[in-house]
Amino acid sequence: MFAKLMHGLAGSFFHEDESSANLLETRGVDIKVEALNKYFGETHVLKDINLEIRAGETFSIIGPSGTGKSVLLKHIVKLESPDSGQIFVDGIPIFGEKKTSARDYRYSMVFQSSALFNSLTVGENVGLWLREKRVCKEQRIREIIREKLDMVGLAGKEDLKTSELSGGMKKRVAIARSLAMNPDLILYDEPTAELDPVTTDELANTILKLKETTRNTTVIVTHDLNFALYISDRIAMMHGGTIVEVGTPAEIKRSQNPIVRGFIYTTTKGIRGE
Ligand SMILES: Nc1ncnc2c1ncn2[C@@H]1O[C@H](COP(=O)(O)OP(=O)(O)OP(=O)(O)O)[C@@H](O)[C@H]1O
Repeated sequence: MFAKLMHGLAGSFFHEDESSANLLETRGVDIKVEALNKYFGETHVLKDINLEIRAGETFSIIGPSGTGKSVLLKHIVKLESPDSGQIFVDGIPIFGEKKTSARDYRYSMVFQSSALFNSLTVGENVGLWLREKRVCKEQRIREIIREKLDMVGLAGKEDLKTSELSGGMKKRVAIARSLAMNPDLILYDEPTAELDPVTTDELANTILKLKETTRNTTVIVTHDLNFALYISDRIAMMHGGTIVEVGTPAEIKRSQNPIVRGFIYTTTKGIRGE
């Protein structure tokens, strides 16, 4: 677990030996959540969740605090296991009897806190997983670090100290680190928390731009409705441990579901008196 957290929770769904990772190939994976239930003691936190996330899409899970968004995300990366139900990655179940797959499915999570090592430089943080797993030669690792930093708008910043970066830059370094393993699935937990509106906007554009060059599936958990509406192909709204609506940003905005309308109203109230 600690090793996984060190790399921003990077791993493979079905392969233990990541040194054999094929870094050239990235393919979006589809995820199917089927009748998922989770209890913490007496509390029923996930209530019969059914959800399909399509290969290559940017999918956001929105909703108020405490509704189970993060718990659902943790199930997708196997940090939690369900009391009942299943999650399928490209049709293969991830819980229960150990399954093997000819293909390596890599995932990587970008944490709210960015979870970088302050004692390391930007480049060292980005290259951590590649060096530890020795997936390629040092010269190629340096090229990958440059390439990934370029993708998040931080070209030439590899020698900067991580401790000296702004919150927005740290977030972008954390994304570059996640991209280093060419994940088929990238997950973001509250990516805009603690960011100001301008930095949030830059981050949204970075994520959108990444989608032009990577084919991975992107799953985002956020309270930030505007951010989700701007960057997502589809959005699921969670409330009280259930999914109350799934749709495109336009469909979510037009939704007549009172819970969705209430969430939109409270987050976009406008100016009092106008
Ligand atoms: N390990 C745990 N043990 C006990 N209860 C937990 C655990 N993890 C989460 N919970 C509870 O599950 C519920 C859902 O939590 P979760 O973190 O998924 O909410 P969320 O929708 O992501 O909200 P937030 O945005 O505030 O994190 C909460 O009531 C929380 O207290």
